[in-house]
Amino acid sequence: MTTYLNFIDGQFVKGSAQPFANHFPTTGEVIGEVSAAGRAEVDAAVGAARAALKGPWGRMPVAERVALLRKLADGINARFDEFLAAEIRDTGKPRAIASHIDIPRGAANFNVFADQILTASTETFEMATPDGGGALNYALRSPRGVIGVVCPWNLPLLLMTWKVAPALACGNTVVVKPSEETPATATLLGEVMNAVGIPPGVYNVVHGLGPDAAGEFLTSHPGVDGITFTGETRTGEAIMRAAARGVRPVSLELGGKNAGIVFDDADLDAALEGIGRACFANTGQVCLGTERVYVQRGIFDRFAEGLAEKARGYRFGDPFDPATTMGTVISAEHRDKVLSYYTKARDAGATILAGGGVPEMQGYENGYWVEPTVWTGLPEDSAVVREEIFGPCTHLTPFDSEDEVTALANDTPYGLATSIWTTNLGRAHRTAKAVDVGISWINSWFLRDLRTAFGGSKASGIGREGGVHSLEFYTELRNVCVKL
Ligand SMILES: NC(=O)c1ccc[n+]([C@@H]2O[C@H](COP(=O)([O-])OP(=O)(O)OC[C@H]3O[C@@H](n4cnc5c(N)ncnc54)[C@H](O)[C@@H]3O)[C@@H](O)[C@H]2O)c1
Ligand SMILES: O=C/C=C/C=C(\O)C(=O)O
Repeated sequence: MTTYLNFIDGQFVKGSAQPFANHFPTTGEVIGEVSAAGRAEVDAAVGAARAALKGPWGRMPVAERVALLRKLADGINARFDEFLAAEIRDTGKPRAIASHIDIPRGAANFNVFADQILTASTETFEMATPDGGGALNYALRSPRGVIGVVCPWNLPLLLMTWKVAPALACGNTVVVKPSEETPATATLLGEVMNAVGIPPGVYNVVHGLGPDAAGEFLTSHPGVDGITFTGETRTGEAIMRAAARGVRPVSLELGGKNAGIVFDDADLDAALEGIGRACFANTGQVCLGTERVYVQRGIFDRFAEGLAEKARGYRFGDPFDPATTMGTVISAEHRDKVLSYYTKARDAGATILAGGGVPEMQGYENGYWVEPTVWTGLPEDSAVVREEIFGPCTHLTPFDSEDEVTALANDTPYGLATSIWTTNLGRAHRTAKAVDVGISWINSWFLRDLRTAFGGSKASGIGREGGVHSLEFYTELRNVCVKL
């Protein structure tokens, strides 16, 4: 049994709130206990972060900060197997995913923002003045201050360092509230912070639940200067309300109901491979995944059968076994939520092309399994087609024309991502522009260049992260006007 402690001012400390159990999703067993932070520990963490801003971290030259960020990336990679095992135990995700995506990206984020901050420039404007002279405007960037970082459970280390790395690169200090489901890698990162010499108080971790617990204590804390959050849209609304007090800025990466679009001229095998991953990877728990796929009528039946075959082709099992390709979902509660949509689909008369239930898992009967599932035949206004399920499931709808499919794709409150498959160049670009999302992939999915803008429109979020865009949130821009 592991006990996950809070990490405050460089020390691992017990929390004063009610501790809670940490489960291994593959078996349902309790494998650890999370020591939850109360208001006192959140106060201490925010206070430590404030003190660190005023201490050596706040005065450190960029080159030194950058060297420390690179050491953090190296430090994670040096303990790769420990991070990998911790992430797998928390999430039940297959080693094949965690070793290729979560941990390498978790480390790489520090290098990416080390590069970014070294090359970031600011604007200058020269102007004429009425007295015939001139003036020079130049911009300075300063750290925003103490950043509250509230994280989800689906890609725990990756999504946390995607925020912590740019925050530290810009000279801020952070208090992280990991998801209550996945406390391990954020805690382990505390050890790496100490080992590489990040000053105490720069990176703090407080564990606990959201409402009326560590999450809310952090987001409503007046000592926090900005809040960055990834998670559900409803939680984003609550966090925005908390941030309104004191007029603190928020960066929000929220939910989605992303459309996949497959035209009849697409490379069918490639589309099936890409959309298959978009529907089922990480047991469907990727915010960018496609839970609605629109397929042009001429290829509908062939595509539907091909996707159903992909859904049936996964191998469930021990996530530590390299041959396992499908893990559980995160929790019993989330399994029940996903299965409630499986029931709704059946009750609404969906045609179930694959899955639709729970696999038989001898030896893992108490794990949180659900079958990859493909439906068709539901109306666009059904709950299954409109609401984010966040499971390994998708609904297929046929379409006839380009205009029709963009209207269908846009008929949602969300606007995170889309994945478009076609060999017609003009159609590809037109559709990418017409679908109202932050991220359009053409003939690909989840292909990430970390310098690009990442984020959602409409109810999928506010702001963009990635490359220079992260600087907008993690720094305050000051214009200096000099009369010459
Ligand atoms: N847009 C993106 O980049 C992106 C990426 C990953 C996941 N997501 C979304 O995240 C969701 C899945 O993650 P989740 O279930 O962990 O999300 P969630 O909103 O339930 O929880 C996220 C975090 O917020 C905390 N929290 C909950 N209520 C809070 C409150 N009132 N105040 C402060 N903190 C609070 C939780 O404890 C957790 O740490 C899905 O909707 C998915 O689409 C979005
Ligand atoms: O589940 C959401 C996945 C988000 C991915 C990223 O934020 C990223 O790749 O930077």
